[in-house]
Amino acid sequence: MENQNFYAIGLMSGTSLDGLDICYVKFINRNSDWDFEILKCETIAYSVDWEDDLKNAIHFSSEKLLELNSEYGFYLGEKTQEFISKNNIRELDLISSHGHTVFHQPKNKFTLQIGDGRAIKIKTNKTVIYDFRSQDVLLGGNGAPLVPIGDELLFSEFDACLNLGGFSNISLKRDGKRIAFDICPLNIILNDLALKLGKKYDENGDFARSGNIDYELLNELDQLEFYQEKAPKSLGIEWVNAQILPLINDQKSEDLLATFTEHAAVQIAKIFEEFGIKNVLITGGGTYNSYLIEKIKAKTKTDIHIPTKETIEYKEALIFAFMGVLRSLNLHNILSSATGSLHDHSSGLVAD
Ligand SMILES: Nc1ncnc2c1ncn2[C@@H]1O[C@H](COP(=O)(O)OP(=O)(O)OP(=O)(O)O)[C@@H](O)[C@H]1O
Ligand SMILES: CC(=O)N[C@H]1[C@@H]2OC[C@@H](O2)[C@@H](O)[C@@H]1O[C@H](C)C(=O)O
Repeated sequence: MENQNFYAIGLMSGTSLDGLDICYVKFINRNSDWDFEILKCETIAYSVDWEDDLKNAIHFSSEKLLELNSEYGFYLGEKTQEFISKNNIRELDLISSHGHTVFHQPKNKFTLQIGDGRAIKIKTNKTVIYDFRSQDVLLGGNGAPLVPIGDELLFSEFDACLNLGGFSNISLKRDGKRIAFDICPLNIILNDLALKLGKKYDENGDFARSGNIDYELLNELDQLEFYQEKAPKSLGIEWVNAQILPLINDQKSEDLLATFTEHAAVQIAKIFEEFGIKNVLITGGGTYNSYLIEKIKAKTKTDIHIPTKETIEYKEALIFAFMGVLRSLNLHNILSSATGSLHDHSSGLVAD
C-alpha cells in the first residue's frame, strides 16, 4: 500500500498557563502503522490579560464566559493564521484544538475547554476539530487522560511514556491494554519551593543537588496512602494541599527540594519495577531537571530515552494534532482503558 500523508496543526493550552503551544506535523500512515515528523512548532506566551482571563474564567458569569469562549476562539484562530503565514505553510489538512480547560467535572457529566472551533475556522478557513473531552464524559469516562492514544500509536516502541509536568504521570500496557495514571506530585511542588529561593523553577535541579535529604520527611511521603492504591488513579491540587503541605515544617527550601526530588525518583523507579518497564520515553519540562533524571537512572535498570527538544515540549500538541487526523478518518481517538468510558470512540466536533 502507498504511504498516505496527513498534515495537521495541533493547539494546546496547558494548565500551567505558560502559553499556547502550536505544532505543525506530518503524519504518515502505512498499513495502519503511523509515523510522524514535527515540521514546525512554537509557544506563544500569553499576555498578562489573557493569563488573568483564563485563570479567572472559572468565576465568570455565564454571559462573560460565553463571550470569552468566542473571543479566545478568535485569538486561537489569529495566532494560528500568523503561524501559518510566517512559516509559509501550504500543506494543511486540518487544525486540531484542545482549547483551555475551565471546568472539568466528569462525575457531573460535563467538562469545558473554551476556544470556539468555529471562530478558529473563520480566521483560518481550514477544517477545525475541537472539544475532544465532552463525548468521553457523556460516555461515562473521565474525559482524561487523552494522550495515551498517541503513546499507543506513535510511540509504541517504548514500554512506557513518562510525563514530568506539574504531576508525574505515566502510560503503559498491562495485559494488552493501555492504562495511564499519576505517579506523584512534581513541579507543582518543586516550583513553589524554588519560588522561595527567587527562581520560577529549580533549574537543572541545582538547588536540590545542594540540599540535604530529610529522611524523616521522605519516609512520611513514601508512606502516604495514595502510593499503596492500585492504578488507575489520579492526583490533584486538593490532594497536595491536604496531604503534603501539613508535612512541611520550617526546613530549608534546598533540603525540601532535595527531599521531594528524591521522593519523586523513588516513586517513579518503583513503578518501573512494578510493571517491568524495559524502556521509557520521558517528556515534559521536568525532563530538563538533570538531577532528577540522574536520581531516576541510579535507582532503576530501565533504559531511559530522552527525545528531541520538540518532542519533550510539544508531545501533547502533537498528539492533539494526531487525534484530529484520526477523527477526520472516523477512527477511534480515545481509549476507554485510559479514560474509563463505555467503549473506545472517535471524539471531537468538526467545523468545516
Ligand atoms: N531547566 C529546567 N530544570 C528544571 N525544571 C525545568 C527546567 N525547564 C523546565 N522545567 C520545569 O518544567 C515546567 C514546565 O514544563 P511543562 O510545560 O511540561 O509543565 P506543565 O505545563 O505544568 O505540565 P502538565 O500540564 O503536563 O502538568 C516548569 O514549570 C519547570 O518546573
Ligand atoms: C481536563 C484536562 O484538561 N486535563 C489535563 C490536565 O493537564 C494534565 C492532566 O490534567 C491531564 O489529565 C489532562 O491533559 C492531558 C493532555 C491528557 O488529557 O492526556
